[in-house]
Amino acid sequence: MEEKEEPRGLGPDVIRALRGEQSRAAFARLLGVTPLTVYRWELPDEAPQARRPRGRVAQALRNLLEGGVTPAPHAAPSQRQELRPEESARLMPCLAHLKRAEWRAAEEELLALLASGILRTPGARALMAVGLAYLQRWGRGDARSAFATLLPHLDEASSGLLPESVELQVHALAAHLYASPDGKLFDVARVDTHVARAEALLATRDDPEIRCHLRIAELATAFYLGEAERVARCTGRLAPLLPSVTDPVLRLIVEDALAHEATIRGESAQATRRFREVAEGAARMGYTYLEARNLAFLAQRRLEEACEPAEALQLVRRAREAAYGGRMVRGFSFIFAARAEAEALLRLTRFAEAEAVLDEADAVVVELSWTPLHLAVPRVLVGVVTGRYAELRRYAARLAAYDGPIQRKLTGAYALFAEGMADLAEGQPLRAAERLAETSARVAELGGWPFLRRECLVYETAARAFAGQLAEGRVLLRRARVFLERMPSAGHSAILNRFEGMLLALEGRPREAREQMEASLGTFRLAGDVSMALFTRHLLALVAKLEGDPAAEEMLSASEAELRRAGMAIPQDFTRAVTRPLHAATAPAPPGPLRLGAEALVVPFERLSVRGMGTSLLQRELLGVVEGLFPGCSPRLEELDSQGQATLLAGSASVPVTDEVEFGDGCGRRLRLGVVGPLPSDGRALLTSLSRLSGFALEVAALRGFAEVEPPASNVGDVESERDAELPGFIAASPAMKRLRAELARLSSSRATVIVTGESGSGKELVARAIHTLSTRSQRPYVAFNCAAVPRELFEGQLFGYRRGAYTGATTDHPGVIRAAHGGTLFLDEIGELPLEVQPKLLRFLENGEVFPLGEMRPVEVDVRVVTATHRDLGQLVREGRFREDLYYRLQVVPIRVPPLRERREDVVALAKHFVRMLTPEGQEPPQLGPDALAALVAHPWPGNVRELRNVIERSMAYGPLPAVLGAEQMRIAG
Ligand SMILES: Nc1ncnc2c1ncn2[C@@H]1O[C@H](COP(=O)(O)OP(=O)(O)OP(=O)(O)O)[C@@H](O)[C@H]1O
Repeated sequence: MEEKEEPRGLGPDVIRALRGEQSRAAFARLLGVTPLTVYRWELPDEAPQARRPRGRVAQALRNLLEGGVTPAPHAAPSQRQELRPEESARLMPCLAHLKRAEWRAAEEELLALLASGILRTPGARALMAVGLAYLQRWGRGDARSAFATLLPHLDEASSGLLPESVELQVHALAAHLYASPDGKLFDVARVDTHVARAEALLATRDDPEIRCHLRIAELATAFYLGEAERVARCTGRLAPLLPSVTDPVLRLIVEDALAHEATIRGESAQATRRFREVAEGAARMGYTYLEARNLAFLAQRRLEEACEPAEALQLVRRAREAAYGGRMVRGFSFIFAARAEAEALLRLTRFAEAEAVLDEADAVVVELSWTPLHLAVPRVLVGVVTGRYAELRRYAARLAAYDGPIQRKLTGAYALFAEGMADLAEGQPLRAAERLAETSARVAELGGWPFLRRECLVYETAARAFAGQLAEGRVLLRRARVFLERMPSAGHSAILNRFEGMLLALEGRPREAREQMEASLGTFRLAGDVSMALFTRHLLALVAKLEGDPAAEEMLSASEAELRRAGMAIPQDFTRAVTRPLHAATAPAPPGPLRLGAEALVVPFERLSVRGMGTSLLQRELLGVVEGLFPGCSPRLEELDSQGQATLLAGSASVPVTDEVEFGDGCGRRLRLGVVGPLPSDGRALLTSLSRLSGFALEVAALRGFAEVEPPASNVGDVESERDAELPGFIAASPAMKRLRAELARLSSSRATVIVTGESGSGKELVARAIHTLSTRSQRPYVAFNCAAVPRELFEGQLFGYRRGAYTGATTDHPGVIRAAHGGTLFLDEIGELPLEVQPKLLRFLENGEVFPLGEMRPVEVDVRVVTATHRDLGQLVREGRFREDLYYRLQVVPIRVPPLRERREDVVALAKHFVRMLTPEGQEPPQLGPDALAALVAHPWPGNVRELRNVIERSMAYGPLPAVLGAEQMRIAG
């Protein structure tokens, strides 16, 4: 870090002068060095232990020197001009908005203050600028505007004329801005300088929040330098400050920084949880910048946990909506959202779209003079998967040419990785292995950037296998597995299973090879990763060929055709590297119960023990495994409550089971795995083993926090009654409905498209209306349109409107329901019935906010928030080709599921009482519900949901004069 040479004005006297009255320890802390280092700087040249500062520290010292900053306050207190009382009185309330993420209010009030001419002292003006710049940086992610706002005050801060408290704020913000994700601003030496100046002032006053800002700036610097160890050091200094921070915005900013650090440390599960918590916390506060950022990071994390691509796309969509709503500039989180989106599209084999997304993000990268490394992995994968190797090489060259200040060395390592991947794809496995090994070594030198290290370990395993270096391949495989134990990722584990399959095949163990690859294929299929599943199937066909399977050629040509159809490259034939002859083909395993022995459990057990899977993925995996083991049987998984009541989690509940086993998930949940259909003799024993293993896997998933994206838990206690008043007639007694109602309230200021799903009669229309009532559009129209009720041929006109004479029978102009809802909310019920030919038009409207009425030449702009509902499985309609996939994703921005009434029995009595009250004629006393009636109501399964309940109550009150008590007899609930 420091050497004897290069004194350049930083000799012992200068250091001692700069240190002034401070202790060596305090001065060392300022500069991030040890007190011993400071002591050595102060030794005369001839002392053997003497050292001179160099590099970053020398630069920081020089900046201190040039800025005239001495550790003691540089202006006498008398020179500093304090704020006038009226200035403070006007400024403080504006600045308080910033702590609550009330950016618009803060902006308006600060600008009004500026225009009023009240602020006359330099301190007041500087503080106003700090406020504005803060909201630009932390409210909108716009570091450049923030910098322009703050710049005129930086010199004033150095001159020592501003009040100390204001000067501190200027330095803290300046440190942040120089630590911005923007290559034009990023400047480590300046960050250090401003941190040092602020620290000098903090020597005589305590301000935990400023201290916290300084630590965040340092952490960001470490991150953008790409130095993992420095990140860890800075986090160690930031985390202890969190308890003393009361400012809610700052708390979230710290949490966001800590979540990042958790990912870098490889604590991926913790990071997932943190990103989700920050996104939820930000959403609750209306802090869209952090909400958008964390949703984008969450999408990335969930992809690593092998979530379905649809889930990641939906998170990205939500991130974009939040960013749009918060008027954020495109920056770092835009790039991350794009990366997650591209990876999800890649898994769906939508390569052209993935590339378009990456191109757009790349444009932002260029605009920000930012490192392209964050887009490198999806870029490389697109190149490899689609076989466009020349482009891949050009991309590698672009990475290598990057010479900006941000993560420069790391970007160089990524360039090498890209070259290695191109070698691998082009059939030069030896060179690939060497390059990937060299990348690993460089990464280690840089402090071990874990993401790149993981890619290197996984793909070098493949390269060694392709090169026929089986022993080296095994070593790599072991190292990669150890790494994944620490930094779990279901996607990487599945890829590694595939590569292990290759190694096994080459080692002459084809059956085990097949099992590994089938396990890998199972994970990819389940996770909806179509492109990796296609690749894996091809490799399985190659293994079959190696085994001499007569059907292998047919399998190979089928998989090649599929790969071509998807626009993918045909993977290299790794079996060419076979070093010794294989035994004759193993006879195909006999079908039926005989196969069910220990051997048959290898693949299922592999599939259930993939590291990093989330709860619902595991549940589905369990059912997939059971289906595979017992052909012709259909499995189901249920959750049992303390009364033994079952709720279906997956599978079908219609028929009684043939056999079932119960098991726990180690975290308080009881589950039941049942099978319908003929079981082999040892079927029950197998079900028991599978369920036990799943129990452990679910426990790990729960403990590690691989949770799905669930609606935030409600914590709404005292605001409940307020909500009741806001939504009269909306009954929510169960925790599920309370949570749902709280979620609706959070959507109030958003324009995001909402899709409400749930069984018929569960209350979807009521939810749609509630979204409107709670929204800022409640004074504008609410228009409901039932897509199932309009004849096909009139559909388009009804929806988009028409001009008189546009078609026969159009005798007058018709605005269409979309325009009728202008400024308000349009509810499209039964959206699954939307005719296919109208779907592209609706999509265009959702994307652009424009409609083309029939017979109109120009589009009409409309501002409408769309809420849709369906009781059908739209995903299934997409698979059947009856619903467009793009529209499907566009509608899934905010999905809301209304649970069926049988899942929220706490609502039954509350709803029944509500309907009794509602249906009692005015002026009469509503009847009571007798105990037998209540028992009957609670016991009924309510297949027709709330509508059925309402009908039952209505019927019971329809005959004759109202009794004082309604009994079970009057209810006549259908059995
Ligand atoms: N939480 C609730 N509080 C009060 N009334 C409710 C609630 N949920 C549903 N209802 C009532 O139940 C009936 C059915 O609800 P709604 O029409 O919203 O169901 P839906 O899910 O849209 O049905 P469909 O799929 O058949 O269109 C309505 O009369 C509605 O007012």
